[in-house]
Amino acid sequence: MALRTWEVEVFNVTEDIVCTPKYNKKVKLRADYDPQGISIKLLDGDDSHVLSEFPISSSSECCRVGPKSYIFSFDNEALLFKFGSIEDARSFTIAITKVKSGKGASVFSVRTEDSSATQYFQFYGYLSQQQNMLQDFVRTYTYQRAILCNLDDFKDKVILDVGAGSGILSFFAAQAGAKRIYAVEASTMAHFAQKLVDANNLSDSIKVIPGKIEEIELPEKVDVIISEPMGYMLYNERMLETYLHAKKWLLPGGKMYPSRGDLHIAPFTDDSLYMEQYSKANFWFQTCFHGVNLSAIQNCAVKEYFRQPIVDTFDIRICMSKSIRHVVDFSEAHETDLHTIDIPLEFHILESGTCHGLAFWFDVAFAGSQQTIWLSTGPTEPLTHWYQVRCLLEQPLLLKQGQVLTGRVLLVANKRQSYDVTIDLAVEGTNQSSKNTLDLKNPYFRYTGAPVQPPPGISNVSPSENYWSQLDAQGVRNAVNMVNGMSVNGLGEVSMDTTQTIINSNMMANNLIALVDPSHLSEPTQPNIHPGCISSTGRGRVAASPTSTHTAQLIGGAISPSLFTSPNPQQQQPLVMTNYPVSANLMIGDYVTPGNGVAMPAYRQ
Ligand SMILES: C[S@@+](CC[C@H](N)C(=O)[O-])C[C@H]1O[C@@H](n2cnc3c(N)ncnc32)[C@H](O)[C@@H]1O
Repeated sequence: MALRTWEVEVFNVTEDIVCTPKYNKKVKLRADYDPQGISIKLLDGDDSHVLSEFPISSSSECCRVGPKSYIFSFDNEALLFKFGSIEDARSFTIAITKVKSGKGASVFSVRTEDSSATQYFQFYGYLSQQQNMLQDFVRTYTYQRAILCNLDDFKDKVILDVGAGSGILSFFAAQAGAKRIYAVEASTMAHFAQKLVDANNLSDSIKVIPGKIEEIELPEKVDVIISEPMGYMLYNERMLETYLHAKKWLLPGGKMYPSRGDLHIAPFTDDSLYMEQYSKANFWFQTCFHGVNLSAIQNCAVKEYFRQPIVDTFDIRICMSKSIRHVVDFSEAHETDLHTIDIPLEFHILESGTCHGLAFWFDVAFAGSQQTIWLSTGPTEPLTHWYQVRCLLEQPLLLKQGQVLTGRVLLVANKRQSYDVTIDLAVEGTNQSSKNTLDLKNPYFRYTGAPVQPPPGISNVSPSENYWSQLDAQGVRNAVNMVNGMSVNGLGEVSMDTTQTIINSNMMANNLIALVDPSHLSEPTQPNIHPGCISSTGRGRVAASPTSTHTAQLIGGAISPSLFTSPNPQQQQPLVMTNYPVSANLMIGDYVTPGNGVAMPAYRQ
């Protein structure tokens, strides 16, 4: 995975320009890809021991000295490397000059601030963050299904996995019989992906390439590009541009997995969300906070809270009209199409009420040769780690059934790998309008695991009467008999809440692989789970506390059924925590502290 290795003598250079040997022997100098530039390692002759390591970026102080040497100045020392030949010194100089001058400036580095890229790839360098995505069962299983249900697209084909992370999609492509897979990953996760490839004996078919798609070279063009580049509201992270950029490596007629992305937008009503955001800013209304009058900036606080998109889930019935769909065809679109996205809106209002803003979710499709498979993050579907996103209006709009709400959503890409989102709405035939610009990089993560509430005022029958009649009907069902240890109700139905087998995620995944290779058929000894007791969507009958274990497991939709129970309570698997619990007040674009204490923004929860 090293870019290149040279043999050098290393000298310390004093202030008086006196050179003294640092190691008294020749050592190896190895240059590796690093998300910020190049990482230099000095190694003992047999490569087993790292003597010293330092990163080289565009701000490093260094230059060539004479035909065979190169000098680096650090805060506390200056090091001179003497190469064995002029040719070696020249090739090293070329590699360093590329980083220094930004000559290697790629589409990615031009559109991204250094600080944003550093934080971003640090985030994805954590195994815990990759685990979070892998454990989103809806996401991971749907990708596996999309690939294994379309064997014709993968068997004996050359594949490019864009942003491979742990390499999971490359492994799925290998399961589908791909001939060769290039797994390109820009974060340090590439090292772990390589370890997994080696340990799974797939190094002949999966080639891990550390680096950014915009900067690496491939030895050949590919038949299919696979990737999971979707962020919050589909576009956050600007990784879709990387995905589209990768098409420079796609053979004519090649396939994109996923092939299209649909952003859905609908006006919504939610008084409690609106009041919640507004009241937070009321803190600044205080005129005597420890003797200080804060009220001069209360309106700035309101603006700040309303600039935050809300990430959580909701009952679809808060939507006041059908959603509008904005489609991106990944086979046709160019990366520059995503720099400014202007979506015209026209909603026909189905229910009178107060419109507090626009709700967003997305679906992607894998249009394979054999089957089209959809992955949805919609509010009517099982929850995923993308949740849904809502953008509030500071000035809500009063809408009547039958009115037409028009306007636009304008997404303008920024150098922080995100978008400034402007929502602009007007009620046709009135002088009511409202506009707000939000910062998608700094959303407010509001999901607690609590079940979603239907909006008030939607009952057309007496809810109390309804409840008792349901209970009466239940009475028939609850005339319980026990048959062979299983409860059978008065209607002869077998209860799902027993310890009978149901489904297990690994079993499902293995049975999918067995389509290709029957030796993977799951043994009946797999641990079982109860689909009946806990909703795998995070919306079920779960305690609302964000610190409760169940909730912690469910948040994120991450929601691998195998985390749940095994048939024998004595042998229950330990409850594996995902990255949660999260505080209800956690801001994801801001800073969270992963287990190791490093503060960084969270791109996905
Ligand atoms: C959402 S994760 C998906 C990881 C993996 N494919 C999966 O499905 O679990 C996106 C990955 O793409 C990588 N990535 C983002 N931009 C990239 C770029 N320009 N070049 C290469 N990798 C990139 C990130 O470091 C991250 O590991």
